Amino acid sequence: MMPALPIQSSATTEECLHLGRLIVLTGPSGVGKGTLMRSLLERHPELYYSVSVTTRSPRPGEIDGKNYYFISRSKFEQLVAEGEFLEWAEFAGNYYGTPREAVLNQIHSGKLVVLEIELEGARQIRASFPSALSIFILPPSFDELEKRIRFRAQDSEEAIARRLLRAQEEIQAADEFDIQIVNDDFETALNDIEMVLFK
Ligand SMILES: Nc1ncnc2c1ncn2[C@@H]1O[C@H](COP(=O)(O)OP(=O)(O)OP(=O)(O)O)[C@@H](O)[C@H]1O
Ligand SMILES: Nc1nc2c(ncn2[C@@H]2O[C@H](COP(=O)(O)O)[C@@H](O)[C@H]2O)c(=O)[nH]1
Repeated sequence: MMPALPIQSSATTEECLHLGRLIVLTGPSGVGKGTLMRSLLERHPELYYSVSVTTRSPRPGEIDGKNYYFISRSKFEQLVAEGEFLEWAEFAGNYYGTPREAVLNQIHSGKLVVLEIELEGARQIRASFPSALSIFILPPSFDELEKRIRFRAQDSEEAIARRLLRAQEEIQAADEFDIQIVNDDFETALNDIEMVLFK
């Protein structure tokens, strides 16, 4: 591993990436990104998972600082204005963003950093960090995606409709990303991701 160096003010964020590696996991809502991510972290605790900031209300069981940092819209807008996000987007009526400083510090110390984010944010990362590796997770079918969102039973009917509408657009963008993995059989998809990250 590279020695940990202080971040030089002259170093661009892209230059910092040479010390570590940035991985983007994206795909439509309900495809299983979060579930894959949790298993990946259990198997590989050396990975750094970036906890995002959101204006969405916590779901039952979600913990502030673990699943997300839950903040108000006005506070989020203030953080945007202050340049605190590496990327951010509005998704299904809420804001989501990746904290810049924490991620860059981890990359700089040589960690493999994984972001689990939606399409617009993933596009922003691809534009600002061309050396990031992007993985798009696809459902085996649209019907199965809908079943998974409903089975999760954590969104209102209106939120489910918004997410499914957005999912159609997101799936069409799969080819923009470096790797496409179908999450049909869970273990197979997890192994496929591991092959990409650790081969
Ligand atoms: N391979 C799979 N087969 C069947 N069900 C799965 C599979 N992978 C995940 N699921 C289930 O699908 C549901 C949605 O998964 P998850 O919440 O991880 O999706 P997500 O992509 O993170 O969604 P979001 O982007 O909205 O956070 C969960 O109930 C999860 O257990
Ligand atoms: N652009 C970003 N998207 C993010 C971030 N954190 C999560 N997400 C994505 O938002 C949707 C909805 O998430 P949910 O928890 O409300 O179901 C999903 O696709 C996440 O991957 C982020 O920091 N930036």
